[in-house]
Amino acid sequence: MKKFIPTVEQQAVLNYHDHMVITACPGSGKTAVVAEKVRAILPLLPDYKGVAAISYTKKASAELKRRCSADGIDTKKSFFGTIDSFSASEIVIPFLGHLSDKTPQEIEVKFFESLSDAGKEVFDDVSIKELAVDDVGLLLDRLIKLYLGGVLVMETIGVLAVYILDNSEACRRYLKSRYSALFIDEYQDSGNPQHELFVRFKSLGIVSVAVGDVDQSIFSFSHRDPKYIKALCEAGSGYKHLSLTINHRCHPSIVNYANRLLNDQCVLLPVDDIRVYRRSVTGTQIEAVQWINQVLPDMKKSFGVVHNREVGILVRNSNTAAIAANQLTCPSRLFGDNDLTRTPSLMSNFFGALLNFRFDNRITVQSIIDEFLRRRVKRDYLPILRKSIQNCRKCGLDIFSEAAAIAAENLFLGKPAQSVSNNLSDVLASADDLRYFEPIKDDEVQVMTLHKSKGLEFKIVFHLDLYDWVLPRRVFLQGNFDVIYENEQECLNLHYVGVTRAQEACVLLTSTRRLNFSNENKAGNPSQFYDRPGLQGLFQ
Ligand SMILES: Nc1ncnc2c1ncn2[C@@H]1O[C@H](COP(=O)(O)OP(=O)(O)OP(=O)(O)O)[C@@H](O)[C@H]1O
Repeated sequence: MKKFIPTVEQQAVLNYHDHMVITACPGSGKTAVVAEKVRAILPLLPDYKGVAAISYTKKASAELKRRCSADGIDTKKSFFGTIDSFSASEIVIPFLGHLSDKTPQEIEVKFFESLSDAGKEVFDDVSIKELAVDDVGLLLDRLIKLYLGGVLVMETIGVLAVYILDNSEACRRYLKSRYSALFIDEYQDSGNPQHELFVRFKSLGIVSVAVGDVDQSIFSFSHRDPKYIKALCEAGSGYKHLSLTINHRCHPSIVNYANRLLNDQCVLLPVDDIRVYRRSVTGTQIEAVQWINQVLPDMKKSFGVVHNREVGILVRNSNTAAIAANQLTCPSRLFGDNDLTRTPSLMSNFFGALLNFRFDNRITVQSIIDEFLRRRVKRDYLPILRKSIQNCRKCGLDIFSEAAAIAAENLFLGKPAQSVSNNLSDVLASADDLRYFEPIKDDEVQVMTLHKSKGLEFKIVFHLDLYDWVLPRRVFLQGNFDVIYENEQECLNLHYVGVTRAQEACVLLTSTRRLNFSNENKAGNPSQFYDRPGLQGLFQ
């Protein structure tokens, strides 16, 4: 990592200590700046107080926490995690009982999809994926009934958190006494409940900082919307708007190409060489990946890349990801999904964290406790808890399930649901699934979807799937031959995210044919994004 010496605009963010919204282009050092801000705040706080730092993924939060904790900064009283885990563990689980005068012994956080038929019927008259804060009034009695039966539905956590904040003085007092500041990253991918929660923190007097980039909004399919960050940026919103506009990550020729994707008139940076390449291979994605096998050693040499893990193969579709993982002749790591990640819940996340812990000696027992323990325990209980977590590293893999269940009972005071235990057993039975939880090895090329690549960086990026129909995705209408895109802007953002993951070189790779989801061999015409104005001369 390059040494962090703040630029003028980064320093302006560091110098401002009140509510703000930071719009930050790719590679502009927002993670670095947020970490510096947190590190400046924490030593000034009394020992019972911290900050809440919300990231979009667990991986991003682990990275932010690592940076904030460097040089002995104490982050114990701070929260690092996703908005769902914050809302569940800091607001809904501790305070929903206040609205019903009762608290169940055990709580399991479940996704709607994993509810029984009777559980699903509870939501018959609402769209569970699009719940807004105003829907809670209608649902409250039903949600409390489910809660008293030990179930919290993941999709309702955001709206419940806002409702509780509005209706529980105890919750407001707790948050005010516990947190001095709230940071939310990737704000362009906020949904309605997260935005409503964020604006309420300001009225609690908790310094609120939103960070994001409209041009990197790529999750509208899960009802996220850049309109919320745009609203914060408007004059009179009550949030100071500061910008980070310098991309420190990518070679200037990559910055030029990426910026021209969004604005064909933008001023270009001076460059000595062009590091964006367009290549087309005869054949399908299979031949395209075989071509990568051929060129990779020379490219690594040319761009001073020592380890394969500094190379990313980014794809739009999971079938291309599977082809890449199969065809690469060097070791690789496919960041796909498995039974634990496909049905996330507090317990699945905990089991995933125990597997990470097992395979990565750098992860400490304390970090697991910090992440998952959200209740007070007596001091003499801690050694028992620690030992049960430690055992998940020491035990044989054949008895990992039992060890994990004991750790879960010690931590949550409740047995894991059978469905989550079954998912863990399925993962343990598959060598490929298990590898997902091991730390990446130096010799492994990383293969993932463009969506999963957000926030990451690689020395060399191979960007695949740049085909007509695929990126931008087109809608097929029987008998209609017009070109209709599903969501052209968001597809463009996805392409922009992919290109801006590259530090030294970005290869845009197509082939004359393409295999679709059903493995049918189709024409592989290049993406319409190749024809955007302003790109001539910016690639070779
Ligand atoms: N002031 C700076 N001087 C030198 N390098 C910097 C500076 N700020 C950031 N960087 C480097 O730029 C790269 C991108 O920084 P960082 O990961 O914090 O960006 P980001 O804004 O979070 O990116 P993205 O939104 O694309 O995920 C990192 O390698 C970081 O070390």
